[in-house]
Amino acid sequence: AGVTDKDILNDAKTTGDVLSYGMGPRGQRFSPLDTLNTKNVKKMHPVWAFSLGGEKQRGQESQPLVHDGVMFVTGSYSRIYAIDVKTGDELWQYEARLPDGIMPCCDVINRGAALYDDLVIFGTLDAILVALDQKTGKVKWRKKMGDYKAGYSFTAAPMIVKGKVITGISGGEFGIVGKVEARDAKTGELVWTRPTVEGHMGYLNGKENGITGGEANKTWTGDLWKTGGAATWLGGTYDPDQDLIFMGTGNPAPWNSHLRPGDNLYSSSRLAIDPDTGEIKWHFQTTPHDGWDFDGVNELIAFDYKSKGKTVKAAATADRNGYFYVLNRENGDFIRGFPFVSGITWASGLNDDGTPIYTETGRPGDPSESENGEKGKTVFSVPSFLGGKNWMPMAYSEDTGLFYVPSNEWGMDIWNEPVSYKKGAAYLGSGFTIKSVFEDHIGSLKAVDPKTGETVWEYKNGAPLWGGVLATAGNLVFTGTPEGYLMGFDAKTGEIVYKFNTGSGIVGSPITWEMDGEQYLSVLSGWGGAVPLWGGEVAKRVKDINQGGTVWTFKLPRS
Ligand SMILES: O=C(O)c1cc(C(=O)O)c2c(n1)C(=O)C(=O)c1cc(C(=O)O)[nH]c1-2
Ligand SMILES: [Ca+2]
Repeated sequence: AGVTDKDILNDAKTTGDVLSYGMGPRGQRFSPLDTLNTKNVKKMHPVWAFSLGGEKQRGQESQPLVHDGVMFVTGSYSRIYAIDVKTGDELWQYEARLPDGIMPCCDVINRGAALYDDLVIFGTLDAILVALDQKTGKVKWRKKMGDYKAGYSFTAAPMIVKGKVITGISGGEFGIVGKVEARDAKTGELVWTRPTVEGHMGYLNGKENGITGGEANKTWTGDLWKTGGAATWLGGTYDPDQDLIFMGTGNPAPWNSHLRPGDNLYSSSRLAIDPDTGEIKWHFQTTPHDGWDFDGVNELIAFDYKSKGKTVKAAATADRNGYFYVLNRENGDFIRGFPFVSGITWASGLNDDGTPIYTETGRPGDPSESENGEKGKTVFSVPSFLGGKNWMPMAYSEDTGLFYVPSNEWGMDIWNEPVSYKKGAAYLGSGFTIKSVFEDHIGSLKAVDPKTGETVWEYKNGAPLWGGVLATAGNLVFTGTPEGYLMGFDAKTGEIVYKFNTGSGIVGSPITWEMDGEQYLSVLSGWGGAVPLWGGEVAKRVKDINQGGTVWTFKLPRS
């Protein structure tokens, strides 16, 4: 049967399927399944593996979906596969034909698809949204989201909210203008557009809706708002309680912050958006006047907790800038924030309203103040621009009340250079070299208590962690490592309870579901993403990791 809005709203509770990226609209990535638990997980073994093939494919960042006996998996080079979940047999495969000039900043990647009615919907690297028939793989509609020649691309999983397919866009490193869009999921017809740089007009049903989201030059300088970035490149989550879409925005363009004095709204922010009109209901900017490419796209996850007998409607996010934020999701007010990585240099802490207290020496220098005007003062910054945490999603366990955060401890030398905007060219005005800060590890999976800021346990990993996390009612937490291991942990103590080598680095997000009374787990293996491209000496450390491209599916032996 076709996937309905109700099915998607219930996704986190229905254990027989996985219908959405995030395993439910809130994106908690928590499964109520407990067949698999800390006692029996050791016996879990692969039941099938499926090769994604293709020499052009690299970082397999996708999260699979499961519906009606079929698994839908996107491959990094704008491919999608329908697989029989029982056998691993291929049912159909679709390969988008990509033009030569695509400009993804951070590897050829795709994080997943969305399901609605009898359609499976995904975006391609040249910024086209494609809807296919779930049964046949035939294209039902195709829509252009942005001009790839101007640097627009697409890497995220689309999201379904109230019959609409909600998408962001990539391209912050090319001076595009970020936006959130809603289309009728059945036809692909555009319903609204909400640009994420202050000053740009929104559209509703083909007409300017009069909402500019602020004045053009209030938080920007000169014409820079016209090419201001703030790409919504990770997509979002949806909170049915407040009927709000939460969408993060990326770095202001260019990276060189001296060229654009001001807060540069709505870059490096979390936005709460009305799904019916595209109006921004509230915003919370984690890094005003971002000068480090910290972005602000990381997932904002709705959760409730009790405080003094009252239920707090909160939402949490682990930002690239190294701080973990707990917000009031009704209005965006700051509740608390704390560092989740060590040695942050660019800020000494957060003010009562959650804005950062900048350090004097944390921001790279202005090139116009250097002797020849060519290169500003270099500073060492922690975290690096790849972040205390990047796109790889954390999980929230309703049982333990903890967030499981795939974090990284690293820094960078960063400096600024002069730059001017040219359509379709990189627009950074910065250079950088990433460096590790600890001898023995970069990656760090942390169990974080959102009420106290305490790290309850930590697992240290040699290479940077770049895969998503899954938590289950079986007291288990799963993630993958670049070294190739699918790892299972005791959710309460952090004890390693499972380890399986998948043959290539894992940068995908694991899922779990149940079929014929048995609990299954699937994850993609296939090394890639931003680390091997931009990781400097850190990338050298991981240079021997072989590429791959396999969907692995596991379960317990039949008892
Ligand atoms: O500003 C942007 O538009 C943009 C897009 C993307 C992307 O679409 O993957 C990344 C980034 N920025 C980015 O800053 C970043 O660190 C990054 C890492 C990755 C990845 O998949 O490994 N993508 C991106
Ligand atoms: Ca970016």
